[in-house]
Amino acid sequence: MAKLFRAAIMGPPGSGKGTISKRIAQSFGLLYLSCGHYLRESIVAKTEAGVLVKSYVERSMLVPDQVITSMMLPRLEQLSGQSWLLDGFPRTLPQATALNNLYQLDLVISLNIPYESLRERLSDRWVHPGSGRVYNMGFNPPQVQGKDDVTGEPLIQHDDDKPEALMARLRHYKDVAKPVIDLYKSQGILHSFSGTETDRIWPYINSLLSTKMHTQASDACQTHTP
Ligand SMILES: Nc1nc2c(ncn2[C@@H]2O[C@H](COP(=O)(O)OP(=O)(O)O)[C@@H](O)[C@H]2O)c(=O)[nH]1
Ligand SMILES: Nc1ncnc2c1ncn2[C@@H]1O[C@H](COP(=O)(O)OP(=O)(O)O)[C@@H](O)[C@H]1O
Repeated sequence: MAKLFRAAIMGPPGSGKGTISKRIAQSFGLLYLSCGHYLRESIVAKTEAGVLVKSYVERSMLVPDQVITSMMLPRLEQLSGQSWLLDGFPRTLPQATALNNLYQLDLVISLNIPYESLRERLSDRWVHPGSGRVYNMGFNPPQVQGKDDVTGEPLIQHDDDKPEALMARLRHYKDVAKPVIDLYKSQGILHSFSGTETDRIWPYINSLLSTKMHTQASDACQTHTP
């Protein structure tokens, strides 16, 4: 039986977590779980949690850990037989600790992208709110300008992608990510990638995952061989 593979991807806003996660999900069959997408879903649904979440996201602040863990952990518990990739969770040390109490991650990818690239990318990021599909007018434009490729529905820009909000989000990211990165480094599962272009980083991530998932599958075979 194939062993389950559990991974997370970290990086500042606009670093390409969503773009790379989709490639990973497609190439390696991991289930993709985006924390930001679930948060936006709760905002649109105007649930009790969603109203609270909105008040933080629109001020470019991190949503309280308790709200995030009670949204993410039950989802993971429902997926007990599946391999997955987390995007945007865990983002703080308390979130990482709560996750660690339930699951040991096999691999964490950390993306280091220069600020100027982040700013350029985010000022041009358009999303389909229903599905979370992301476009960039230069890098991966929609087939019809302003419309989602699959549904034809209008694309929107997030208020928190505007430059003034971006600076605040980057500051928050750096402060809270460091202890999480240190934790995964100490567990020996952190892999960092630096660069300005997703297409140049992707082959390295692809090759890392091929090796890790292959090694893990053959370890599992050996474990199960009588
Ligand atoms: N110009 C350019 N844009 C990119 C590149 N990689 C991703 N993007 C775009 O940059 C924006 C941010 O990427 P996204 O995957 O949403 O980043 P996330 O915030 O870390 O999840 C999106 O509009 C992407 O389409 C790249 O290498 N070059
Ligand atoms: N794990 C998390 N903990 C706290 N807040 C979060 C978390 N994930 C997302 N958020 C909130 O949702 C917003 C959007 O998140 P996301 O879509 O992941 O965007 P980005 O990676 O571009 O910041 C964040 O700015 C933050 O306010």
